[in-house]
Amino acid sequence: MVDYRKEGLVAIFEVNNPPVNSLSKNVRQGFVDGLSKATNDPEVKAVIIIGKGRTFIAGANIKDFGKPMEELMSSSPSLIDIGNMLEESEKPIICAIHGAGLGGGLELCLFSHYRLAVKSARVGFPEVNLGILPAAAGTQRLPRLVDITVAMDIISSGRHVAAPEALKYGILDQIVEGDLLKESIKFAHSVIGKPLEPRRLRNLACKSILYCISVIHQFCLKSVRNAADLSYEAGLMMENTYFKYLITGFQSFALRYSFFAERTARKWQLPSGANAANTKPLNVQTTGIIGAGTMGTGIAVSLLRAGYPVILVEQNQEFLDKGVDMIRNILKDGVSRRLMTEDRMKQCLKALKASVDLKHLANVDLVIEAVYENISLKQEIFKKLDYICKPSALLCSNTSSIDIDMNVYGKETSAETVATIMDFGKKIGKVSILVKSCHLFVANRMHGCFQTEAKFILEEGALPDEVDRILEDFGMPMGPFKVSDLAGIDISCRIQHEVAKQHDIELTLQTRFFRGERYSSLSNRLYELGRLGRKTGKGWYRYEKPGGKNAIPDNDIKDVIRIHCKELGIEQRQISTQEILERCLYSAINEGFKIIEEGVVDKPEDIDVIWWYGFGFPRYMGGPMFYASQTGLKKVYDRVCYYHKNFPYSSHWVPSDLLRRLSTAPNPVPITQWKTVLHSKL
Ligand SMILES: CC(C)(COP(=O)(O)OP(=O)(O)OC[C@H]1O[C@@H](n2cnc3c(N)ncnc32)[C@H](O)[C@@H]1OP(=O)(O)O)[C@@H](O)C(=O)NCCC(=O)NCCSC(=O)C[C@@H](O)CCCCCCCCCCCCC(=O)O
Ligand SMILES: NC(=O)c1ccc[n+]([C@@H]2O[C@H](COP(=O)([O-])OP(=O)(O)OC[C@H]3O[C@@H](n4cnc5c(N)ncnc54)[C@H](O)[C@@H]3O)[C@@H](O)[C@H]2O)c1
Repeated sequence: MVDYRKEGLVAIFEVNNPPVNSLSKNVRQGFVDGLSKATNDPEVKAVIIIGKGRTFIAGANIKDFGKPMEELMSSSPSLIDIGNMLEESEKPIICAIHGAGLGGGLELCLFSHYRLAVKSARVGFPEVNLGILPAAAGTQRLPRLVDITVAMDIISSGRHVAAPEALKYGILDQIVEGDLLKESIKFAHSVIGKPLEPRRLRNLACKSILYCISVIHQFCLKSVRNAADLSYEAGLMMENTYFKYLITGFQSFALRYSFFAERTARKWQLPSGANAANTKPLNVQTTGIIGAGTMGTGIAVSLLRAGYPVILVEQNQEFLDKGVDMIRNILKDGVSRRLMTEDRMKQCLKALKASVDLKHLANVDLVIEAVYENISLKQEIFKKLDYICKPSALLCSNTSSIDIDMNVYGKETSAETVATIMDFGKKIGKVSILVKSCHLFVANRMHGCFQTEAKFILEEGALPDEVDRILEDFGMPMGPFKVSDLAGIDISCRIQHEVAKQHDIELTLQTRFFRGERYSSLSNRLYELGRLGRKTGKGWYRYEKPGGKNAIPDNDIKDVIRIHCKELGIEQRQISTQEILERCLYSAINEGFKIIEEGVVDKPEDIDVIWWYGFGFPRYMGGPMFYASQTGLKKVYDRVCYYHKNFPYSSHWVPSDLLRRLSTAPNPVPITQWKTVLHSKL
């Protein structure tokens, strides 16, 4: 809907389509109706377009893009129709932007004659994040308004451009202080009667393109280049052709799923009925961190950057100094990469207090424990915190594998605590996903299957760089062995030994089974050889120096694997790309179905979001659960059964019952409805 009203000489179109004023059909029709009224009213001399509520216009309604192509293309009036009407209007059209003017929202602005915004507003073309391009003339108009390299950057990065930067480029005509509508009305009066021809972007020529030919390779860039090479009409036609091609492709489909999955995942709920909408978070103002190792220092930097004061506690002065140095270096690096100013860095360091005494945490609102992965050490620390911290303090743990029910959403966790932690995560720039406690939690439990299979595959004949290449070709940013070298082989070995200790078992290089499960001691072998990964310059790969970043395939590792397999009597063979991919991905996916079945996560989208942020799973593949849904659950289930038959000593191949039931459904069950099958007779 578009609410129409008049203030003197000015007609005001207030877009009113909560929550974000997307350009649904009724909004587009509202523009046509409003324009007809304004054009036919002799009293009206100018038009202001403004958004009601939290934002200007967030673009086309993304849900529309799921419709069949014919329906989509014939949906009238189109954005381009409206845009043309705005541009041709003989009365000046002024867009008044607050919140966000994105995608189709910005395209409407580019058809209008003037653009004003409040300082906090953002504009941009995030279409690439949905696997499409701005196809309501965005690629043709922006390069007529701004330098072509700027247009290419904005269109191909999808980034939100803050109003002051947009003003600098000329996308905005003015930043408004004070009341946006009042100031826009004043502005409208100042332009009434001025010639509109120079304000019509279609008439402007695109700036020179010679120096950026080498980067024109993707559709967005091709389309922007058309703005320079072709007439406006021909460029527009090509833009529409690219759009039709992209919108029907898998990547755009997966990216649109990802957009909504991320928003669905934020909406946590508890069996009690408490949820994100009805539970108020507590106000966290002060924080403490115990342990200044890899995780503790990283967390400290996130909290400091978000503006929280931090008290950092270590076991002794030497470790504390090392931790503070590490934090200082990370922040300095941020300054040299222009992610923060020198002043901001100084403020952050001022907000950091360091201590070797837990008692300094007496008054903090929230404590994050990040000491070694050792259950008795963690228990001892929490016992002390119970006495030291104030009763309302939130006690949080950063553990990879220890099942401490109270530290994630567990039996004793209150809704208020959940709300506070979810909110806190957002405030420190993280994406928080609510999961119940289970062994290894969701990320490590699923990724563990993936990593374990990758190691078994090495024992059976493949090499680390071969497995990594196949998974990187699939879209993972780093293969499992590069990840292992980066994290440190000692870390996973220590975790394995800690888990074994909890069961009174000692792991040796000869161990082939652990609690009835196939086990690979290959990484322990590397550990004993001092090949701990990047930090020692050798791991699954070799590096140019300890701490180096270039992973170089290493012949020595072939010998390590060969000796390992000979000693343990493991036969080696040729393994196909398909098998490598399936064993890594399907083992994790099967575990994902068990995680949903057990109610550890509320919905499959939660798992997909965890994989993008936790492991860099490509968003354009949608996430492992979405990937499974697109591969076909029958196919996934059959292959899981096949591997279960071949590898009976790996429980991660025991087929999930939910997967079995979904795979036998007469019609594919959409991912958003998998949960309903849990309680059905299927
Ligand atoms: C705007 C935001 C920055 C706000 O963030 P915030 O954190 O405040 O809120 P949320 O992200 O939680 O969002 C709240 C709520 O709103 C839903 N939502 C947000 N944006 C959209 C949207 N564009 N469409 C539908 N729904 C939206 C969101 O899902 C939440 O609801 P939920 O129930 O899930 O909680 C932030 O929201 C944001 O970044 N939004 C996305 C911005 C974006 O990506 N915009 C680009 C959209 S694509 C586009 O505009 C394409 C254009 O170039 C036009 C192309 C025309 C093609 C012509 C070819 C024929 C097609 C014909 C179809 C229609 C006719 C026509 O348009 O011509
Ligand atoms: N490294 C990772 O990628 C990763 C990822 C997720 C979770 N985790 C988990 O986070 C935790 C920390 O891991 P990390 O990699 O930072 O370990 P780390 O070995 O780098 O750091 C642990 C720090 O805790 C300190 N410490 C030990 N006992 C202490 C005590 N009594 N009081 C104060 N400080 C003490 C140590 O001196 C050390 O600096 C572990 O439980 C780990 O499983 C690690």
